[in-house]
Amino acid sequence: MRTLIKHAVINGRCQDILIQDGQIQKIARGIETAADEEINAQGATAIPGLIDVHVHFREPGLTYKETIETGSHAAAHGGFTTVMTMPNVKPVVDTVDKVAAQVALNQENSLVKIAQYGALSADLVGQGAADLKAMARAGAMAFSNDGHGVQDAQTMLEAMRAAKAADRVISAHLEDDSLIQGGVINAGPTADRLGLPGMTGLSESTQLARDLVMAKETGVRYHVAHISTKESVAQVRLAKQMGLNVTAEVSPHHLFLDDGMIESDNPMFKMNPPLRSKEDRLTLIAGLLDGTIDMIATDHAPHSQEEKAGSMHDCSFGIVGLETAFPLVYTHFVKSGLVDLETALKWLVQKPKEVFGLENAGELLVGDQADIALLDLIHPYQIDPERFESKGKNTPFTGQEVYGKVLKTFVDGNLVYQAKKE
Ligand SMILES: NC(=O)N[C@@H](CC(=O)O)C(=O)O
Ligand SMILES: [Zn+2]
Ligand SMILES: [Zn+2]
Repeated sequence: MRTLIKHAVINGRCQDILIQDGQIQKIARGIETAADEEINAQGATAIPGLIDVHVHFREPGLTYKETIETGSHAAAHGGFTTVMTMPNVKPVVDTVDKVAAQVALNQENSLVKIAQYGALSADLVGQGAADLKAMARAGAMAFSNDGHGVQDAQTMLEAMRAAKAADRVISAHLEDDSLIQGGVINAGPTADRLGLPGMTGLSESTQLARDLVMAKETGVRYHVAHISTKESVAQVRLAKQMGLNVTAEVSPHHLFLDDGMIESDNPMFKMNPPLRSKEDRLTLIAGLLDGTIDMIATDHAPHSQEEKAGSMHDCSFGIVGLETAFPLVYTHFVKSGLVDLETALKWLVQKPKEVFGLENAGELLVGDQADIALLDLIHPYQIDPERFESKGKNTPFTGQEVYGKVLKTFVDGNLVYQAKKE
């Protein structure tokens, strides 16, 4: 099977892309050859398919929120061709059998490539590490108890030793339950004004401090999920200077929103970790720019309409991200002139691939798998959750004008998303 994409823009130059059996065979101007399929990109910008190392698809067990199929459609719509799915489904992916079953289920139902996380401990809360070595052999690409902090240091230590032996990354959701005190948003003037219980960043940064000491001791590849505070950024910076094997991801919402922007008691602004202060947010941006934070990951967390209704006091934590991430990053960081597109793609493709060892993901280079997104970077549009492929419509970005619309997405040379004609 040969596919020829004509008239795409790559790094500012007009190029054609020839795909043979799922791989990129040639990138050049004016390729003239017979192909089974020819696609005229009409000057759309071609980028490597994006990689999201932190998403929640809710199958099995919570499929009213999302299925692997709907989640993978959301990914394709967002320009993502590889995602890493968290194990907090029902039942939790915490044994070798469940990893094997989940990998098969992903394979059967997904349009995009999925790398699966296994849990660090039974049901995300058990004492003592799960059998990481066996789960890694069964196909777990990395490990995390995302949704819960590991409360017990001994459990984290055992998990780190096992992950080190299996040469897999641990992604840590940092949250010391004893410091949460029923908080639903960041402690501070906004929580006070809205009369909502607040939580400070100490629950994150204190657990990070504990983990970094043990990461040094064990030599594990340790990754901070959804980093949110300036204290955490400072610690990761220091750990890197000390030569630890530490990486971090930040979500678009922690980069582009802070608690000062929460006007009312609105469930769409509730997530874990919460939106922090403006000072935290600016420190996250600085950390991304200086390489302390390695990558951007969405923490795509779909919930039903009922679960995201009423007051922040009672609603679920989490927002969707796959279908807004690229346009938000492009609009706020690239279009604004802060960084070039290449730098944004370092955070959305190269670093995720490198840190998690996702060798199967293509980078738009000759010989790579043809994982490609075609973008309209010229025309603005408004974010409208009704247009999401995800079952989750829970986003705080509704109505925002953005650039960076995804027109087409290819996985291994197969067209998996195509924008509808306006
Ligand atoms: N981020 C969230 O607020 N929610 C996530 C869990 C998590 O990422 O901790 C979820 O699974 O819904
Ligand atoms: Zn989490
Ligand atoms: Zn998460």
